[in-house]
Amino acid sequence: MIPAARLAAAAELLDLIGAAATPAEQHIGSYFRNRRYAGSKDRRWVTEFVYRALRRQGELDWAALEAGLEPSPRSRCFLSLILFEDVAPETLATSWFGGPHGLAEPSPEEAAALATAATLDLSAMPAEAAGNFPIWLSDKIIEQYGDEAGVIMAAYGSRAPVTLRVNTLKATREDILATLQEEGVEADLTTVSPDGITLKSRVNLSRHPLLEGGLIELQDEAAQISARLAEAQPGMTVIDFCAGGGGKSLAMAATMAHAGMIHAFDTEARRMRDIAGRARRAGVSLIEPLAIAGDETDNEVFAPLIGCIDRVFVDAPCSGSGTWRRQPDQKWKLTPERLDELVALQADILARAAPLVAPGGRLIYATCSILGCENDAQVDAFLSIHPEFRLLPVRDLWESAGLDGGWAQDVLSLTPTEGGADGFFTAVLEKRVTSE
Ligand SMILES: C[S@@+](CC[C@H](N)C(=O)[O-])C[C@H]1O[C@@H](n2cnc3c(N)ncnc32)[C@H](O)[C@@H]1O
Repeated sequence: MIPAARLAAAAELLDLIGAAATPAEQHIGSYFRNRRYAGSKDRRWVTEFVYRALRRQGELDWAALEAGLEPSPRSRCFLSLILFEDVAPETLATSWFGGPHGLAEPSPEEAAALATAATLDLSAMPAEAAGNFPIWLSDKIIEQYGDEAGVIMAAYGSRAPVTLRVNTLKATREDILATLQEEGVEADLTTVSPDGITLKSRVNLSRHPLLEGGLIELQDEAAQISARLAEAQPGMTVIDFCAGGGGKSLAMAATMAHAGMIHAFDTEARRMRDIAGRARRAGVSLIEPLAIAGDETDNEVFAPLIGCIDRVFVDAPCSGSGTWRRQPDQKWKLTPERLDELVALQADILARAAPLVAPGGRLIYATCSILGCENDAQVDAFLSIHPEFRLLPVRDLWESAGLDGGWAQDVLSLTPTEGGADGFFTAVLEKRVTSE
């Protein structure tokens, strides 16, 4: 593809991504499936260009408005070239526009605005634009994190690492690291999770024998830490209440040394489609997936389990704000109304999950969010109406959960840092043996 066609593809994708809730990754996948003429270099260029425009949309839209342009996928494409690649506005037309597959050439007014954009003083950009978050969200983050907010928001400008969880039922982490290194893959052991390996070079592992053989799973280190904090042990009965594709179930099956039982529930059967195959590859047969309704009709399914479960893991549906380095489009799509709906849903799920926990058993509440309303506030609200539960400080569980490095707080509360794990939250609640 010539540069003008690549740029037009990026603009079309930004349009599609902005118009529908579907994640950017899916739009990009189906876009290229229908355009076989695009080679791997074209796909990589367009994908990286689109992701950068999504990550840095705040800066691009500020520049558009300053220069007198309406923010749009088209303006974001022009301005990415000018601001991030130092393309001179007068040379844009010679190689980046026109032709049968290119964007329409800039009008004289647009060309004048682009020339203005090239002269903007970027150091004058207000913090909310430079933070690349919608204003209502950056206000929330600043209110919650104070002086740290700028660093946290800036971390979303970088790429998230690719991290593997080694299936300790089948291999050791050291052996897998050695195998990867023999293949020329640069990788390191994760520093907190005892099961993880972070890749330092970009490799496509989707058809890798280690993955197909169930020796590894793709899982961020934060999710691995969270699953470990459940301290699911051999012989226990566990419920993974929001199981999705089974990432936490598989991680818990490993700490259970494949002895015991995991009920994997989810209201969306299609999300659980992969559990059987992943479990088979991992050599795990203790996971029983079951689609639930998410309302009182589940009572019949739950009845025999009430008060019997050692660990109930609630990996709740959430804003996903801890993972927005991977899905930068989602931060522009979340609305205050949707966030309120999610908070209500999380409270409802906790209320349904709580009765299942056995006396002395644990309810683990996790989100991949950095927002207090989905995390600490949710747990506080739960504890205020469920005196039969108490918070087990995460710092006291750290060592027995096999985690390295130590932790000083009551809950696990991670924000993304440059090159590090995703933002994640976990609180561990124990059901009292005798209720007062
Ligand atoms: C964060 S995802 C789970 C990810 C999964 N645990 C993993 O590790 O791969 C949240 C899941 O909650 C499910 N969900 C939404 N509403 C639910 C409800 N009322 N009860 C149970 N699951 C629900 C969603 O379908 C989604 O799969």
